[in-house]
Amino acid sequence: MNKATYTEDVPEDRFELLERIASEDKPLKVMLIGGTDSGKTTLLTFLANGLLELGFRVAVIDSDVGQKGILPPATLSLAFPEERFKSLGDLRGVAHYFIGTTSPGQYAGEMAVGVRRLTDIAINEADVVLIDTTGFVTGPGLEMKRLKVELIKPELTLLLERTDELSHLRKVLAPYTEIIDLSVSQKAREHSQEERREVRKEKWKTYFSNGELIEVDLKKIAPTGTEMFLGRPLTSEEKDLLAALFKWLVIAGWKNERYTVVKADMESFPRHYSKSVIHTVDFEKLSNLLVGFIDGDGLCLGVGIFKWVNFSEMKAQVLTPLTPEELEKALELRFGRIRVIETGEELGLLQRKEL
Ligand SMILES: Nc1ncnc2c1ncn2[C@@H]1O[C@H](COP(=O)(O)OP(=O)(O)OP(=O)(O)O)[C@@H](O)[C@H]1O
Repeated sequence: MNKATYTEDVPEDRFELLERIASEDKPLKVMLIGGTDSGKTTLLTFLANGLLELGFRVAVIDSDVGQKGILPPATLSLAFPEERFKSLGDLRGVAHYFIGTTSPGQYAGEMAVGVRRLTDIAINEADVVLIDTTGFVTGPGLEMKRLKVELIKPELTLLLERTDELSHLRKVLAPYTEIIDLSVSQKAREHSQEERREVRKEKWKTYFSNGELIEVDLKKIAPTGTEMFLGRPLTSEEKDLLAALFKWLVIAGWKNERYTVVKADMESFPRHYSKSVIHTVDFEKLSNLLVGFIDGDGLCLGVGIFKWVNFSEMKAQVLTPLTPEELEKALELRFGRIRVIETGEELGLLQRKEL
């Protein structure tokens, strides 16, 4: 299931836009920005197909991490479509950058770096690089758009606006790019949170349909994106003391800048301790957590679902569709912040600071 599909039933100015893009000097970077359901992906699909038809080499960067078309979800992906396609879901990504959540508000750095990394790859191969973005355009979303545009410097930025909700963003972006204002198509349809979740559910399910449970040796594939595993392991005296003081089942712990303790609460009562001294991770939140397999170049080979961990042996069980050959290239297992099961149900998001 994909929300946006190819259509030529688009406002007249989209045909003029296609001509304009075709006539510009190449290579050309074009970023699409607009609120949710403003028609960014539909426009991108229209432009990509039109440019392919005209004989241009096209790259598509899908950074709409909340509603990804190209698999896997919760990453940024680069694809080079070679023939006409109906929706982004038909494209196979050739490079990915791990974000680890579908709600990237706390990941402005990763989002900007990821889009830049993929753009650097794309620009060597394509005449036109089309960059789709999230519909997150207000508050921290506005800053995220600025960072992306500042770092990528797209020659053209297409701003899809219903009324004048993007006037502040337009001012903020203007120094870095030429902005083309476009109205939202009358045909654009808003989707409820429930419909969006359903689309994502199908995507997760498809991605994990060939998933297998594998054992990951965390001594060889470094766990990252978390304070867990950093510093020296706690002694049994330290664990016993923490267990007695806070009525925790202490599953694992390390001493680095502060104590990081993986625990389960044995009793429910308010506990008072300084977060700058003790950082706690709830053991139950680790199960079904999304993780990314990262290669030596910082790119994401694919994602997996963290199912179980044996801290003393440094072994984890992860469900992933990656093949043994692909897994051989993994140097890092990066922790994400969404819990999801292979049938596609999302169990919840974690705050960045929770791990
Ligand atoms: N020109 C059009 N003709 C028919 N349907 C359209 C057109 N433009 C957009 N739509 C429909 O409107 C909905 C939203 O469009 P689309 O998914 O392209 O928006 P988006 O801005 O990429 O969304 P988001 O980033 O919030 O996921 C889709 O169901 C899409 O099919």
